[in-house]
Amino acid sequence: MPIMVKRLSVKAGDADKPLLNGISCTFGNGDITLLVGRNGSGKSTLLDAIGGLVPFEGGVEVDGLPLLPVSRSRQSGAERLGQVFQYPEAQLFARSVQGEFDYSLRYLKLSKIEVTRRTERAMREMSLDKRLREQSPLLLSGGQKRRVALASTFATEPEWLLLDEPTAGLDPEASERLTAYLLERKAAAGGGIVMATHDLDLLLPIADRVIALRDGEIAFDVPASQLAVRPELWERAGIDIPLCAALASRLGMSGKGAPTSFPSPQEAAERLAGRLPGTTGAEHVTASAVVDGSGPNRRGAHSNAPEPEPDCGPEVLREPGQSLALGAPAGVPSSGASSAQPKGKQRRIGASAKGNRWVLLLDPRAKWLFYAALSFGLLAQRSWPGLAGGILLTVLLAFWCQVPWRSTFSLLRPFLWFMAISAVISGIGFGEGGEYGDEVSAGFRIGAVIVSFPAVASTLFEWLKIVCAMIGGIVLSATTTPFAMKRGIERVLSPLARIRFPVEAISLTGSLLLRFIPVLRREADRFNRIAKSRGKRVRASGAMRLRDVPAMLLPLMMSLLQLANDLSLALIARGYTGTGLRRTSSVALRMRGRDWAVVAIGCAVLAALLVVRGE
Ligand SMILES: Nc1ncnc2c1ncn2[C@@H]1O[C@H](COP(=O)(O)OP(=O)(O)OP(=O)(O)O)[C@@H](O)[C@H]1O
Repeated sequence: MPIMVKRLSVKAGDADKPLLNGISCTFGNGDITLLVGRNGSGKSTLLDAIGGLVPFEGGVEVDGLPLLPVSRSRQSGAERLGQVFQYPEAQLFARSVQGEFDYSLRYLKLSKIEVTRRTERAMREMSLDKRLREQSPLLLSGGQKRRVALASTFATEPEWLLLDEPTAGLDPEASERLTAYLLERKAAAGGGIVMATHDLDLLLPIADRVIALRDGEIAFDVPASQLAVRPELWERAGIDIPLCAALASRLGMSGKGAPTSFPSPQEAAERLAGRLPGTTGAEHVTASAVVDGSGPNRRGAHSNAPEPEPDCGPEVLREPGQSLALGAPAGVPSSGASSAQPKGKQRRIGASAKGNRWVLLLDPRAKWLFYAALSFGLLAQRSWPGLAGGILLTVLLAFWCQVPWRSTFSLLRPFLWFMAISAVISGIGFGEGGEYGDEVSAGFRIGAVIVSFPAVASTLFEWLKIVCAMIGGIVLSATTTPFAMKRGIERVLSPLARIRFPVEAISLTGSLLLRFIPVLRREADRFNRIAKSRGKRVRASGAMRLRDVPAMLLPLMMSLLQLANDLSLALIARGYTGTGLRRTSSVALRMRGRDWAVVAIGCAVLAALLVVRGE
């Protein structure tokens, strides 16, 4: 049965335009389907959505099964998928190549003999030397990493393969082995293969269907053979005509209305060689050497191509932003595939400054001073009305600075959980009287357990102050580049340097910590993706399962240590080994009128918060 995608949309954070907009298509059983399109058109996002790695709206069914398990007894569609990411580094994490195979095969609960058999076979298929099994995958070459990523997925023998740029970085021999493997698999098993690729010369000749994306929408969805006679489709997707398609036309391989195939690079070379006077073999020529200036990679090379046959199979043609022009995608039912996922995709916060333009242009010192005043005022609160005022100010500030709430909330979420749990625990008491005995009138008792509301409220009160200060910090770091943050704090603290206060070390440590937070998040996301995709742990919430944490913890720590090591090398390279040295900076700070106004408002906020703080 096919993979059916129905009205699938993926949104990124608070961005107005979705990354994918209402994609409907069917990946046929036994087919090799190519996803093509320019950089950023949404190919990887579509593969990730089908693999359950990003939240989406709409439906995905794999062989009639929903992507997410609906009950413990029912299989999830994700178990039939094997996905290889665009960058092998994003997928490899184990201490050895063998560890990669073990992890991929773990969910199948195979015997040790079977694991060894499958590992050896997949390594042979991808021409990986047996001796690499004990090697760390991180120490392999780029092409070897790609092969390990492919082989460890092939070893699981999934019904469906989702491959993102599978030939990138492979040498010609490995690419050829890969195409041979894919053709062999296609002939043997059920399921199918979906590949996002730019390597059309190699993969178009083996494709059955081609789906082109443009700006997150389907530009065309046709049988591959159609492309030989309809070169205008390439233009519709904003892609130059691939060499193999231009050659197919110029070599007369596509008869009138009967396109058959695209030549593989070898076949094209042989045919070209056969046409050259005085040559008999392909060994003297390369395909590209004989293609004249009007040939491939020029739009319109097929201007005299024959008219298409009207009945060449199901197809979908669509201009981005328009409704379907021809027919509906084959096999998409009107109802059913509806494993709706939670909305929204986490936006990368802190990578660069975002938010209100006016705030972005402020001097970082003004922002630091305002933040210090606000935090001090918040932490000084002793009464609920005062805290309510502080919360209101913080919310207004975040709203005015236009920092996306979703990203702020996702950063705070673990802390909010911790806050809620610790507040509840602080309210629990045991026994008849004691510390909470007097307060049980404002709470409840279950047997010997007493839950005191005043105790819960007082813990919440303290935590809420910290949460507000944290929101202020998130707003500050989201609207200021890390470098400006460092310079800002350095200059604010500079008077203390006279009393030998380590200003530079403190500001550097602070800014590194701030930089490390997004890095930590990125690494945690990477391991979450690995657990979901390779461990077949797709969950609607997008969170990692508790039982996957131990397996991922050690590699995560190793990866963080590696990052810390890289960072310290970078610092040494920049000369941060001596203290007290005066460094030049490319960021010139200047306090203007509006910056002083912000400092004055900060002082006013502090004064107001101190007035209302209560006893
Ligand atoms: N986590 C994310 N947050 C915000 N935007 C994202 C995120 N991931 C991808 N995008 C954006 O989505 C768009 C589609 O990206 P995608 O990686 O799917 O493109 P692609 O077609 O695979 O490109 P390429 O050919 O370069 O691999 C891009 O504009 C990218 O910037």
